[in-house]
Amino acid sequence: MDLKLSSVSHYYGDTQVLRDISLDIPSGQIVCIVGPSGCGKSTLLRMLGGLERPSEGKVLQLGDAPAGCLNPLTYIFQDFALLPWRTVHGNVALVLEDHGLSRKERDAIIADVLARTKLTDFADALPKQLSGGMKQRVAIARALAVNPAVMLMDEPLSALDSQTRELLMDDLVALWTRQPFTAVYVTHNLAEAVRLGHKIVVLSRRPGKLREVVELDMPLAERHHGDPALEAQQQHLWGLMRDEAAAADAELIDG
Ligand SMILES: Nc1ncnc2c1ncn2[C@@H]1O[C@H](COP(=O)(O)OP(=O)(O)OP(=O)(O)O)[C@@H](O)[C@H]1O
Repeated sequence: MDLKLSSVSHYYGDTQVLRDISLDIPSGQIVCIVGPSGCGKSTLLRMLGGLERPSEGKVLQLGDAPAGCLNPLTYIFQDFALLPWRTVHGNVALVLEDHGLSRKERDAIIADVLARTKLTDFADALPKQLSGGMKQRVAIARALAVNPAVMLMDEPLSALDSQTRELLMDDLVALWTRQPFTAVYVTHNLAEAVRLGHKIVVLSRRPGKLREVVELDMPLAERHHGDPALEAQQQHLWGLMRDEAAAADAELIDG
């Protein structure tokens, strides 16, 4: 299933937050969205997920969800959103309830996603026993369990320290390389965008408009921290964003 935004604009009251955004999210790709604070990145993600309707324009879902998909659009948040009283296994099991699956089918899915996220040995642990990076791996396992058409990721690594972020980026690349998934990935972090994005969408400051869409051809598995080609892309992105980010920052302070 592909997602498509067609001339999307959005207002909150009199304030326009998004202006005339048209964008394709092709199946099997990770599309990163970057832009200064308050430019409407999370709003755009909520529209893709159907949580909000745009004031103008359309959000289209084209084609069928993958076989065995229990929930076509699944979120992953910065704060993990795990239930503290449920184990790792129990947190993943939650999203498989009410789908008419047998216990055997449920357990097979849970075993698969825990193996893919390297959590098999932690199935019985509670969230409070886990590091931040492991908690986010549980959230990723939970998202994968429903075999979504598109994962909507809102700053998924920004609550983590830089080493953990690096490790989780490696994990996401390994997961995608073994079995490509489709994701829209909102981030402030340009290093994450150039490591994970097949396409990087740069928004201007509010009202967010499409500033540029950068396509990166280098296979994800070949992208490494400090790679000169990626650093150059990151510089290019920063060049696009610097003035906008400074202006957005000044606006927040004034406002
Ligand atoms: N439900 C709402 N009602 C009114 N205004 C809102 C609502 N949600 C967001 N906004 C405003 O819309 C603008 C865009 O918000 P949004 O969270 O989408 O931006 P963002 O780019 O994700 O921001 P950040 O980078 O700071 O997370 C901001 O000015 C925000 O205050």
